[in-house]
Amino acid sequence: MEWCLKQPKIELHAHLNGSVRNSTLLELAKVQGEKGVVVFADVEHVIMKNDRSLVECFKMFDLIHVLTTDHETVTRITREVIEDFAAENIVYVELRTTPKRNEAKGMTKRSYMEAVIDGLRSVDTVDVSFIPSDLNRENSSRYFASNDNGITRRRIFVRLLLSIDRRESTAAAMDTVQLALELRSLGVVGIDLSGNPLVGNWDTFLQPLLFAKDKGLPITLHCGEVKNRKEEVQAMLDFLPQRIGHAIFFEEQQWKQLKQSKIPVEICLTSNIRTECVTSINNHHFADLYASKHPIVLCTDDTGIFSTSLSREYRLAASAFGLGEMELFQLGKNSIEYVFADEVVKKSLREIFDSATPKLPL
Ligand SMILES: CNc1ncnc2c1ncn2[C@@H]1O[C@H](COP(=O)(O)O)[C@@H](O)[C@H]1O
Ligand SMILES: [Zn+2]
Repeated sequence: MEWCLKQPKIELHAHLNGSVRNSTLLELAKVQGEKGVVVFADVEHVIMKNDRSLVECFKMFDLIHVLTTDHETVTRITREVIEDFAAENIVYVELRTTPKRNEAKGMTKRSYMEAVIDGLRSVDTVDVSFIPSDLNRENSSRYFASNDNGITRRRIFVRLLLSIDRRESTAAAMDTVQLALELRSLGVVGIDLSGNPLVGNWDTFLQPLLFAKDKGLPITLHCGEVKNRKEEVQAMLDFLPQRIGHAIFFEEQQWKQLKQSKIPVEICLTSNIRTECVTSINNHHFADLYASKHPIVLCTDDTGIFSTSLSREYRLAASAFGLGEMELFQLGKNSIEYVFADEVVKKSLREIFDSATPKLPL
């Protein structure tokens, strides 16, 4: 299934710190080990572990955050993640990350995001387009000066989503929404609510999310990732976000409501199976949503944490649900309609996909 790699693809659910290369994490752990911040021998086998429960995933995120917590490293991991995505023919990615404050490192939520944006600017294996189209003309020479020498390079469109972590307070969530509004001209297109689904309450985030909605910022919510959150799932569905991540533990009535709403669902097959939120690929709700033509997007969630890639997720969908090259191409192309970027980007994406349409066998 070489075509899974070759096809143009769109990634709409990828967490920056969950997508770091293992080799980079090991290198960072060595440095922090020498400084006595971590014990390298302990950390090494945690990094290399393959199967992680949901609880272990969140312990792993805490470890990753210890390793990536300075501006320079945030810039580096952003660059590497975008290079890895571009290398497997992802043509548009919405990369999400939680802006972090860290007084010891002189880091504010804003300076964290500036480090991420520096990472986008520092990619040199591919042409990164992250400035919104209406501003792109005047800014392109500034950001892409190296492209003016006549060499044409592949392009990846990158947009950013700012994540609110479920551990945060209402005030901290509001800071993130404010920051997202301030950074719209630098490619921030929306808000994500994520973090350990076993902690935090929807009520804490309602006011900042309503504010974001009021300001026209699209929102995607991690919804129904764990059992026994019936009321929260209901409140999230009633909120009418622009997209939903996972959508696993829904009651029958909520499932109906989701389908009627036509809210696109970001599907992360490997993530759901590794964390045992779905018992096996044969029981995955992808099949039901696909059969009922509900808007869905195949995504990775955390390529690093789950040792996966978007091509691998396409391959998995092809083999588990019997989809062929044309069907997966069409599924990928449909995602254009669910991106948070503007119409100009959507038009470019349509052209990219049209020119890559697989040839039907004669
Ligand atoms: C496995 N399923 C998941 N469910 C919920 N939240 C998740 C997640 N995977 C990742 N994150 C969220 O993304 C953060 C890491 O990236 P950033 O530091 O933001 O770049 C995690 O700390 C968590 O808040
Ligand atoms: Zn996620």
